[in-house]
Amino acid sequence: MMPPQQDSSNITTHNTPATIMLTTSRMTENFISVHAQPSASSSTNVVPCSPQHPIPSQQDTLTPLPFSVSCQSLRIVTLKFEEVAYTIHSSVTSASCFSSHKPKQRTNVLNGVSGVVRPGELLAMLGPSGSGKTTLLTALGGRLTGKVSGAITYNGRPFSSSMKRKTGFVSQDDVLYPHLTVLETLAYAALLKLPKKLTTQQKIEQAEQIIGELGLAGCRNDVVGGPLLRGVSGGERKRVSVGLEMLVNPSLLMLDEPTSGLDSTTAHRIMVTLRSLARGGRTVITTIHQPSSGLYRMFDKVLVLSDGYPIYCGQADQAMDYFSSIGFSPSFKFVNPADFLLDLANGIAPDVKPKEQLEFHGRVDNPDDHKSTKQYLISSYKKNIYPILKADINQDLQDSTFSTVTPSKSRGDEVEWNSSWWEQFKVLVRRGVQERKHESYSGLRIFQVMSVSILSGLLWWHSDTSHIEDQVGLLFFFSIFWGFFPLFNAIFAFPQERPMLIKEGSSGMYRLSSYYVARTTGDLPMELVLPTIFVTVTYWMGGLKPSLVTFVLTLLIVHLNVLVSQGLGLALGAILMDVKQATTLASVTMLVFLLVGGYYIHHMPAFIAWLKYISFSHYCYKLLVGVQYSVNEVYECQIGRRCKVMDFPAIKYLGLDNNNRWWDVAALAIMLAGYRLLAYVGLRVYGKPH
Ligand SMILES: Nc1ncnc2c1ncn2[C@@H]1O[C@H](COP(=O)(O)OP(=O)(O)OP(=O)(O)O)[C@@H](O)[C@H]1O
Repeated sequence: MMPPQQDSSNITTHNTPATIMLTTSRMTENFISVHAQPSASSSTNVVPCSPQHPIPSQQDTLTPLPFSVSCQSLRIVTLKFEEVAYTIHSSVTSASCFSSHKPKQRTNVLNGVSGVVRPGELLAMLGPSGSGKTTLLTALGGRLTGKVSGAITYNGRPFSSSMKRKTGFVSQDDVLYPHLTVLETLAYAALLKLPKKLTTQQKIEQAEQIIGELGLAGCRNDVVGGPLLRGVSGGERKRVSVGLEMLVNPSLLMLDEPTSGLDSTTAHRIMVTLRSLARGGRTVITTIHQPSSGLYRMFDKVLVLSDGYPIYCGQADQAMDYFSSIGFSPSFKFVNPADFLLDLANGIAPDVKPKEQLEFHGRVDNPDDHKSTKQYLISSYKKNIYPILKADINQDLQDSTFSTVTPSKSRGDEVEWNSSWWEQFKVLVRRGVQERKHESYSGLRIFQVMSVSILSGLLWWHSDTSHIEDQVGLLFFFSIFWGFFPLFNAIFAFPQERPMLIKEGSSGMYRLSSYYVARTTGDLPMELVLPTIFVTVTYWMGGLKPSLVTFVLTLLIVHLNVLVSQGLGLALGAILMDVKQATTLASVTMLVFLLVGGYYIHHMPAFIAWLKYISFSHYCYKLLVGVQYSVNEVYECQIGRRCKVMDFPAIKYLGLDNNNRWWDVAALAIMLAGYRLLAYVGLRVYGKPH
């Protein structure tokens, strides 16, 4: 059965706004109680796997996409929000170019927005660009950082991590891994999101099912793509994003402009899907830009925002009657309601017929003045709609717990993960390797390392102790090259993945620690293969000590150096979360480490000489020299004259005579652990939305 669709023409303009709103509000409730059988306000409401195929209405010219995803009980959610307000403080440039003073400007992005969305309903938020739709959606999805005032409750309770898990959030920009195929994208998400009780096979079947149901079978093995990689079409990508959220059969589904950039047929198809999801007992909220009248008819409720103020919130098919009742009727009989509402939200009043002019001018000072039209609409909302909404919000007895708590994690709200730490780690490593194999194992990187190693090998061709300064230079080059290269590769890791981390972290998909360990160890094999190739080629071509033990020790020291410098890169990336800033800081740091490394300067002033103790290149260089030469080794310093290697200036400075190598290893090990810990803390703190 369809929800009772009331033909708006049946309601005459003699109806007061209050009667219109109340009538329609009850109608939707009747539908819910008859069709989904839930008690809309109980916090433990569960409906059995309900028939999720909506009966097509006359408006559904396309076959709706059926959903039988996760045939598990669906918890229903009634979302209520009252007087939601959000203010941002941004710096504005002072009027004077010479003034360094940047005053803080307060902008009210949302001002007292209220509403109720019940299971089975599809609410659309309409409004001009910048009116606050995304901000409100983000606040309702529990993803807005900063102070949101007002009350937002889910079945009468504040946002919790269990609610987080029941909420699907599709952002405006599709945050997807471009190199994964459609199937891989959904399968990895299924492995991470679906409950432990399902086997891997069942989880993958679930992903396959979604692919079929979303009409993605034709492109299941195509890469998703992105701005720099051609992949599936925009509409298919959007459906992948919706599919990712559908995997867990969310009770509350929020979508930010799911139809933008899509052709009208695809947009219609997506909206039919959303409506069918709502009819299955879910609560669906979407923002939308300029929907066609066909799309508009699919909405149960609309919320219209103008500069962050609500001007209408109620049944979609009653909006026109409401605005008529307050003096705004469209000039033409057939008008797209969405266009009409958007014009009003922009303060553009319809052309007024001569006989209505007198009355209209009585209400609005100057209909051509958009500001006064908006003000009139806002005050009409406060007078006519808000009292009804308030009554609706407070109507359910069980919702006496409706509190003024803004979304936050409630106390004692235990986080329950769908898979163990180890399972998450394994899936994340596999997914990471799959996504980055093109980058990590790229021929270009191998070519880069091979060419540098062969060139260095040729430049240092069979250098021996008779040219000790060259040999020592080669060892220092090892420490510097394998300080710079991994550092600059690692810097990109977290800033690039931040949007994905925020998206997946917000839906409680995995622990940050499993992500962190997977991200930092997944690429390790390649990170260690490259220096191995380099050292093998350069060591033997460069004529270093022909001893297998010394070669292996040299290789191990370079590997340790790589891990330390990679840790520093990860930490800089995680703390700054900005590639430009992080690369600038990294180049300054590496330059300092290079200068104080012990090869170039041997007489540093005491007040700055301590810098060498924080330079990992210094320890690496010291260790490399230490394993290459024995304490009593001599070289021909002049014709016929032999000198102790340990007396060569660039070695003497290192003080290897009575040096315990383990201290240098310990220093590198401490840096290795310290930088990685710092990177983890940085990710915890800065890997979230600002
Ligand atoms: N963190 C922020 N910093 C600065 N401005 C912000 C921030 N959050 C929101 N705004 C401002 O608040 C206003 C509303 O933004 P929002 O993205 O919610 O609008 P919107 O209606 O979704 O717009 P669009 O339809 O173009 O996506 C905009 O003017 C935006 O610049």
